[in-house]
Amino acid sequence: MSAGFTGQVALDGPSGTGKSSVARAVASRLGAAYLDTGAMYRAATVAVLDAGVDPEDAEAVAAVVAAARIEVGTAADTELVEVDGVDVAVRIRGAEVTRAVSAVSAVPSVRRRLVDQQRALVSAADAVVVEGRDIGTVVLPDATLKVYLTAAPEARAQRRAAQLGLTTPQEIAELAADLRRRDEYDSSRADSPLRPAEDAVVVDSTHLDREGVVDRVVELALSTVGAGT
Ligand SMILES: Nc1ncnc2c1ncn2[C@@H]1O[C@H](COP(=O)(O)OP(=O)(O)O)[C@@H](O)[C@H]1O
Ligand SMILES: Nc1ccn([C@@H]2O[C@H](COP(=O)(O)OP(=O)(O)O)[C@@H](O)[C@H]2O)c(=O)n1
Repeated sequence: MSAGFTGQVALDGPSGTGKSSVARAVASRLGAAYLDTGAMYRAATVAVLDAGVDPEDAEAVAAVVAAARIEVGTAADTELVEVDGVDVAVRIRGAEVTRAVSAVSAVPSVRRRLVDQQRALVSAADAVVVEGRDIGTVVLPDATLKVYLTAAPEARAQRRAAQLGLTTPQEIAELAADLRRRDEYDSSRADSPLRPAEDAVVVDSTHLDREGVVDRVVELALSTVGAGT
């Protein structure tokens, strides 16, 4: 149902803070389109793995991604992710892709290509919620609202473990280590590192449930209506 919001909500933050689930719910509540930019970097990673290329070989990665057709949907209630016409929506969430995605997404030409595509998708919508790592800083520096989601590392690891059905202490420890590694990789890369935009509202979800975060972001988005921003 449309609530009168027009413009762009940029939702950034590290893994397991609730970006995807919150962004989808906010988009539904606002009657807005939804773009998961992480799914695009994950799809690019599928192309790299299928080509048998080392994800750390930036030149080879750039060539594979330049030639791949990556398509994502922008509806909040469905997940469409394709590489060269093949549905990869399930595969992109697998461990192999998760391990390799930060290296692929650190390659500048990969970012340029996907950022161009993201801006084109966004410009087709009157209202859109876009989630990722560099939306407020690079992709949409003039977004109507920028939110940076954070949560304590333990909470993030627990949430991700529950989502993936991991239960043993060893599995959870491995997952927490993987999150740390990816945070470090994403925050320290030269091109578009993960960080809050200066004008982002930081929302800490450690002690908020998902609905609490959704309410807060919707409230912030609606406060921009008629404010001339
Ligand atoms: N505030 C919250 N409290 C508890 N669990 C949450 C919260 N927000 C999201 N989750 C759950 O945590 C998991 C990871 O959320 P997700 O949206 O995939 O995060 P991200 O996109 O930031 O990696 C999901 O199972 C989701 O339902
Ligand atoms: N705008 C974005 C979105 C994702 N990414 C990269 O893609 C990876 C996967 O993003 P994601 O949003 O699917 O990750 P999760 O938070 O769901 O684990 C991140 O770890 C980043 O390396 C990026 O570089 N820039």
